[in-house]
Amino acid sequence: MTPVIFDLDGTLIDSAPDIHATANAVLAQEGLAPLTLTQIRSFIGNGVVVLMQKVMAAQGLPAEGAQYERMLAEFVERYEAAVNLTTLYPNVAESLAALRAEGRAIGLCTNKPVAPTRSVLAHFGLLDSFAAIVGGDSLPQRKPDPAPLRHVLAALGGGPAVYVGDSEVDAATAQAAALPFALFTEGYRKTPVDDLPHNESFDDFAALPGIVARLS
Ligand SMILES: O=C(O)COP(=O)(O)O
Ligand SMILES: [Mg+2]
Repeated sequence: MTPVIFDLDGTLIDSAPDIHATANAVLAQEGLAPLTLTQIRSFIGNGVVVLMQKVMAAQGLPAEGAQYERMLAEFVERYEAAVNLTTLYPNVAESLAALRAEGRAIGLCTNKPVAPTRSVLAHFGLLDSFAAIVGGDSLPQRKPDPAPLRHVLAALGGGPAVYVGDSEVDAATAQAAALPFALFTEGYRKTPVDDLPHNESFDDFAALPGIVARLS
């Protein structure tokens, strides 16, 4: 059976509220103004370093030097266990269970660092569902470089696979790795669905097993 590889933030989980709260706690500690959830959501997708660079830019501050380094380290430390405001999108657990019941291997390819990735999956009882996990700090390359996706695929045994994600970064990664791409439309993308390269799109995970069957 063809394996399925998932993105995490904005795809399986709505993590923006915890990322927002953590970023604002770091900003408050520095005596800086909070950012809105909409702003922070738009900063998610390229990993924690790019997120903090965008936070600094929104404050008119340089994304280098002692304050930036301190804020990045503080964010990483505080976010590692931040799961309380995060939710699974509807039907995610059921959809993963259905795909596994078909005998499909399931992998995860996220730009989120591995430590908070494992924490949040464990929080939702899903850590054991994934046969391979690559995070934003697992390899020298990050999505949209195809290397992380290829790495997960190789760990799942190679061959064809379906990639499922929510963003511009995921669409570009799937193209670069030449894998079919299923776009979840309710995540953090900034581009209209029609302008993002994808093979199928869906707004409810109940539809995913059927989509995977068509793309496999
Ligand atoms: O942490 C991020 O910026 C993005 O994470 P994702 O790759 O799971 O969407
Ligand atoms: Mg995402």
